[in-house]
Amino acid sequence: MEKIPVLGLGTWKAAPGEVTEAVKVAIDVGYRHFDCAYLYHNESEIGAGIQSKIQEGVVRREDLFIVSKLWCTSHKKSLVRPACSNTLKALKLEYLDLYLIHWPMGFKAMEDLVAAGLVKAIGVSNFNHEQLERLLNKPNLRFKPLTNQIECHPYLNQKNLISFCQSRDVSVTAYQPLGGSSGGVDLMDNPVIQSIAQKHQKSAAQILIRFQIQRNVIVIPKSVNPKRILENIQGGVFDFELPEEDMNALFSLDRNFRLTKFPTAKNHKDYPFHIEY
Ligand SMILES: NC(=O)C1=CN([C@@H]2O[C@H](COP(=O)(O)OP(=O)(O)OC[C@H]3O[C@@H](n4cnc5c(N)ncnc54)[C@H](OP(=O)(O)O)[C@@H]3O)[C@@H](O)[C@H]2O)C=CC1
Ligand SMILES: O=C1CO[C@H](CO)[C@@H](O)[C@@H]1O
Repeated sequence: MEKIPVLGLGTWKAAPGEVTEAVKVAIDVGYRHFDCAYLYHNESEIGAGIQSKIQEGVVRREDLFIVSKLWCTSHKKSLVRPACSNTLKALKLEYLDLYLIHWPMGFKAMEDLVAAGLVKAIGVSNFNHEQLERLLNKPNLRFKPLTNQIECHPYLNQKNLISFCQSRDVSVTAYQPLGGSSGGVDLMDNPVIQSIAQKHQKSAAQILIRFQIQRNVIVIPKSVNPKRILENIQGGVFDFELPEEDMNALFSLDRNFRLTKFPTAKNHKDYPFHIEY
């Protein structure tokens, strides 16, 4: 599967004891895209859920779009393939559909993974527009990044970075679309979002998901709760339209509020958040 399905299941903080079941429920209710990472320490349990649904015959491997991410300690060229192999082993897969550099730096060794058939596509995460531009302008670029996965929700709507990416034909994937989990922000209680939700008889989460889909942004809400896993894919996130006035009201909530700042890396030369976008 080459195109990234517009809605995926996030898995950060999905506890190893819960995530196998969550993945199984998600596949049953129609999720085909799963957002994973070495950093999340649950790839093995996610793999168990995927494997079980493949064995049951509910899905085939080629129906799924599995994403993982290379962590910062493995950027050195010689460490990239072992890191990818470890992730594949944990997920019990022969290939990934997409492998992202979790945070900026290094790309050449990622291209080799595509050539070796270990991953179908590569992409980036947390890249600012200058970093992405630099990458796209590399003279010998063999494989273009398929997506830039970035934090995105109404308090950080990323208008400029999204239009930059889309103008360069790089898709955007929105992480923390619901405002993140514990330690996140109570976006779903915002009165503007609540009133839009009430008007359309949707939940606040469905409004936040629809907001991204309507901007042609891929969205990966995380849940391990069966009711919420279903809520996030059904209830009209695909078949209703937010009118322009509601989209504008959601855009007006922007306050440049970033949840994921990775402060320990802020003095790194490639720290992405020192420029506006
Ligand atoms: N590339 C990167 O650097 C990053 C990538 N990510 C990716 O993005 C994904 C999504 O971001 P994440 O930080 O998880 O935050 P989200 O914005 O997806 O919010 C997840 C939280 O919302 C709750 N929730 C889910 N659905 C609903 C609902 N319908 N109603 C009410 N509450 C709900 C979840 O709880 P419950 O599970 O109990 O339902 C959880 O506490 C991550 O899981 C990860 O895969 C995240 C951060 C950084
Ligand atoms: O995906 C992620 C989950 O959270 C981590 C800790 O804040 C982030 O660094 C990372 O980008």
